[in-house]
Amino acid sequence: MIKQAVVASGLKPGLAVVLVGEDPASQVYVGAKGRKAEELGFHSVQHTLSAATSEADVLALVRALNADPAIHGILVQLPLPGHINAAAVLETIDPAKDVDGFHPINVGRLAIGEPERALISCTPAGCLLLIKRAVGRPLAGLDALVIGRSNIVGKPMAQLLLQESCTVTIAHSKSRDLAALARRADILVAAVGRPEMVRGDWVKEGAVVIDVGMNRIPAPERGAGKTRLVGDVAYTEASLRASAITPVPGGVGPMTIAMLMANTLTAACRAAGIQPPHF
Ligand SMILES: Nc1nc2c(c(=O)[nH]1)N[C@@H](CN(C=O)c1ccc(C(=O)N[C@@H](CCC(=O)O)C(=O)O)cc1)CN2
Repeated sequence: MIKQAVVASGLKPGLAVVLVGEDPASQVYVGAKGRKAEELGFHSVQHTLSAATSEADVLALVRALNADPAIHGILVQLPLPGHINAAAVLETIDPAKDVDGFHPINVGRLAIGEPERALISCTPAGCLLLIKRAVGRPLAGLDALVIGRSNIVGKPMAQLLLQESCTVTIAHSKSRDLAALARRADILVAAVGRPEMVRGDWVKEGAVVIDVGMNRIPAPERGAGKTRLVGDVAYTEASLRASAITPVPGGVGPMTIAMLMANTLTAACRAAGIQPPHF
């Protein structure tokens, strides 16, 4: 779908990914983003900086990328090393090139109900697409529960569902009777970072369940020291009641990368004065 849209646009979207440090998981994600960008025919560049790079040098690189007309999307992989102020880096990215949708201008545009002028955070944007596809009709009036209130997933997810006229509840670590809140939800998004916290009997019959969790837990059955990846939802139990449910791995994660590509194409279209495709 994105490939077709890229070809139809006649553009060569440019994506720059900045990785600071040697975090192994970040290296994997950045590699996957670069490969996907190349597969789609983007101009793809990766800047790999040592963990000791100063904040001033990271900011200088971001400013250079802001000024580069061949680059339409800039992504600084998180987490950054502790001595770098992530907010300062993210706020230095030109909002028009902020394909992660983390800049306060983009967050604000979503919050005031102008998503068409924003770049929207990739994970919640991908979740919304999956939800719309699963529900297959307007979401207006449906009860949605978002568990988790992070700036990257929980809050923008809630904003997007509100934009679709859902009745949205945001639950978090201090919420009371989470199970009861969940049992009312037609749409349940779990983004809390607690392995298999959402049990099968929390899920309303026919609900759409989106699992954003990515938790590595010990898996001694695979051998000493081995781990396996699980979500925030007990998948097997929950899938007995849900009408649709995303697996972990293979659900929201790959969708996040797809939405990053969609955002980069959107940014390139806007820069060229072309109407971006609607995904
Ligand atoms: N600048 C950003 N940093 C980070 C983001 C982000 O959206 N922007 N999100 C995460 C990491 N992330 C993308 O960067 C990401 C994480 C996981 C996956 C994914 O496809 N996961 C696989 C499983 C991989 C595994 O086995 O470990 C899956 O779910 O199938 C994609 C992207 C933090 N940083």
